[in-house]
Amino acid sequence: MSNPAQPHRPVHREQEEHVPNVAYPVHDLTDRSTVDVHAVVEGPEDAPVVVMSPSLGSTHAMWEPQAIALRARFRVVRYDHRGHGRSPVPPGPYELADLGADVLRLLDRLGISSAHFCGLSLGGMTGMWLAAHAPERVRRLVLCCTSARLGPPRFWAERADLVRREGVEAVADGVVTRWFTPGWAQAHPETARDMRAMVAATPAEGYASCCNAIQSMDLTDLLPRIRAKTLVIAGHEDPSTPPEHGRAIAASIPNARLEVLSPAAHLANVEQRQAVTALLLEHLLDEK
Ligand SMILES: O=C(O)CC1=CCC(=O)O1
Repeated sequence: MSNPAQPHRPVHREQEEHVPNVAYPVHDLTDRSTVDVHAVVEGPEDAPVVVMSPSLGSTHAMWEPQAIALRARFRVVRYDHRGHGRSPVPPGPYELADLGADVLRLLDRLGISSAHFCGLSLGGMTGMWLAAHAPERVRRLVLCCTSARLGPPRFWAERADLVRREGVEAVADGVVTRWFTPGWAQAHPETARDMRAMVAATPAEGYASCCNAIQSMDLTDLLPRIRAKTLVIAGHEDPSTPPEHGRAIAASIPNARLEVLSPAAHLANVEQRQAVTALLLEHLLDEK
């Protein structure tokens, strides 16, 4: 029976036949107020495109260890989420759909019809949303250290409130503690210090509004719709999105596999830079 509270949206017969029952509304992207996010584009103009999406509190720079290797063979597009780095900071709270619609606007702006998408944590959440809502724009998908539902929502509401009150500085030490295993952070104090500075430099309203996007996010029912061949990477020692989260994602996306790296905490692409780069190259180059 139709729900009078929901606007009517025509459903194509083909969608009805192939899309499993999903209780999640398909967003009308035209009702989203998108922004032009800051992006860095490198690599040969005619090469296949890889879009790289960062974590909460990071800029596009967090993908540098992989971009160095990928840009010889791919057109690499790295960007800053809204509210982060050099991207605009529209007033929040944001929803994950806002972050996904910003990427669609970026692809349109760059004239890219479809691309591989590689995201870590908040970037991975954005990737799952995109691959489910705009499957024709996503070729291969890589989801690093991420989650389809990262509760409890109250936790994210409290972090957002704290950051709005006291600034990102108030959470920066805790965030970086979860990004690296203690041994790695001790052995690489300069990198850990630089990453902390990157977190602390995030605009408070942007950081808090992205916490709100995670607070209201539940992608679990969407995962069976994803058609892109997917590589899920988890850090064995990740306290933020432990391997069970990656395992659940890989079990729900029809064409997905999981790799668990150790030792690695939340920013596995930094701590295990060579392993993550090798996995990305293998997954993206083997496009059959
Ligand atoms: O900051 C954290 O606790 C870890 C995290 C969750 C989403 C994200 O991007 O980072």
